[in-house]
Amino acid sequence: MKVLLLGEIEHAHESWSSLQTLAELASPRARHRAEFVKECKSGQLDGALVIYRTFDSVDITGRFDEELVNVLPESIKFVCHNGAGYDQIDVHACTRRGIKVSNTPHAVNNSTADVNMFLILGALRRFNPSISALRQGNWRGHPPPPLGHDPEGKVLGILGMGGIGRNLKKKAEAFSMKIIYHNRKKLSSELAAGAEYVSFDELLATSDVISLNLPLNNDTRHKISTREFEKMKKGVVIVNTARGAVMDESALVKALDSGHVASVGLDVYENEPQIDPGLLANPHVLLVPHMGTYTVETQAAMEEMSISNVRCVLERGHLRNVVPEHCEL
Ligand SMILES: O=CC(=O)O
Repeated sequence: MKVLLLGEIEHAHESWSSLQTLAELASPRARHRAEFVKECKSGQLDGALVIYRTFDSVDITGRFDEELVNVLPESIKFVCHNGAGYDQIDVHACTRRGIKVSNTPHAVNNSTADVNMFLILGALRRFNPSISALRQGNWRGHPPPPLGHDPEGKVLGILGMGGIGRNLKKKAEAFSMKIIYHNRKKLSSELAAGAEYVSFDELLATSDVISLNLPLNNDTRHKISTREFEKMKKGVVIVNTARGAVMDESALVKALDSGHVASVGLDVYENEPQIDPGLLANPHVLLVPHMGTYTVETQAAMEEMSISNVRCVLERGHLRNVVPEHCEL
């Protein structure tokens, strides 16, 4: 039996090596997609049962889209993705090929919600223009920026109340924010823990701060665009630690330029690592380069979780956790 590693193990070296007693651990030679496709077709990777892949391995293979999924060796039955968001993988193409996919929910919740809170505070307090001015020797800037706002008493609308959304809720409550949320399904009262469920339109219309915490898929791409910005309060603050493409970036630039959106805090972008010049040029945009899970503890926990999925496949023939689309299969 073979396990195919796409990307690098950075932290959980012992756990990874311990798989050696169960299977051959192989890495492809390919350095880009065309080479990887060729290598798959050559039969050199045949016999591999499970793939462990990292977010950055997309630089080698490209997206796990239908084309790629269809050239994977016949023997591949499982893909263990090291990341919570799995929009790099066409899970429906995997379903058609009989391949099941795991991801790393839970492990990412704390660190991503921390960045989320950092962006909420930074954008509400409008720190960004002064941080830039200070480095240019201009103290707070000339003229100084508008006063910021306190989180206390503000309505935080969480769009997508999964693990990160619920973790954020707790953190935001410590800052005395009032939490409302919208989700595909209303949560049980135990999970909602006092957060008020509202319709999508009500969340847009009544939030002082909107946090995007929903996964990227065909239903959520550009979920927030011109029509949605128009429904928001003037002066709204928006933060996004989910995926850039859940928000239409060029519509966002316009909504910021018109002043309808007062400020934003972003960790994710539509075309990473490219950033829309309109966002770069606007001082009311606080930017972090996709660092939601960028901590030693979280990266290590994510690797351990992905490796434990590989181990479960090798020992028991199934994944420990599957993405929601594969739960019913
Ligand atoms: O972006 C990070 C993740 O999806 O885990």
